[in-house]
Amino acid sequence: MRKIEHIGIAVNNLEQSNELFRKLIGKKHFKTEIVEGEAVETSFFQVGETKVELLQATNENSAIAKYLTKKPEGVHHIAFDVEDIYKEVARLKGEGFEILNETPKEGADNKLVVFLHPKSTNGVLIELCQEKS
Ligand SMILES: CC[C@@H](C(=O)O)C(=O)SCCNC(=O)CCNC(=O)[C@H](O)C(C)(C)COP(=O)(O)OP(=O)(O)OC[C@H]1O[C@@H](n2cnc3c(N)ncnc32)[C@H](O)[C@@H]1OP(=O)(O)O
Ligand SMILES: [Co+2]
Repeated sequence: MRKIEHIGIAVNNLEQSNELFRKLIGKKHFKTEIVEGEAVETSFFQVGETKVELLQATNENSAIAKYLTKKPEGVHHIAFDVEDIYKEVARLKGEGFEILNETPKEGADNKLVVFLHPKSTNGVLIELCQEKS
């Protein structure tokens, strides 16, 4: 793993949170994107070499919607940048981590992504991200 690619934050209202994080970080988000497969609308703020990803559910089947029925808004996952996602999944599987999707799926911001179950990672949902070529 090379760096923290982003920190994902579950929010109820993307517009309001965009404004809040604009004031906090001191600059505007650089993009918004809907990821249909995850039923989320995201926005990204660049902070040095990493990013803050705000996530609002687009329907009630979204993992974000389900999460927010049980927990308050806040940090939802940590995403690591990896060079070769297939190799990293094989390595982590060998180490005994529970992989939620062994086949990488389409993420936001031109990435392939894989998730690890929080039950196998001290209660923190982990995302692996590889830049698509
Ligand atoms: C924008 C695209 C992409 C990107 O490019 O960056 C994204 O970031 S998408 C982000 C949203 N998508 C996902 O989170 C996909 C992966 N998540 C899942 O598959 C599920 O959410 C889950 C982690 C498997 C949980 O689903 P489920 O088992 O159906 O939900 P429960 O509510 O029953 O939870 C079971 C258990 O897990 C705990 N939990 C759930 N979410 C989290 C979390 N984010 N962090 C820590 N713990 C989490 C939940 O509290 C339950 O625990 P117990 O109550 O102790 O059983
Ligand atoms: Co993410």
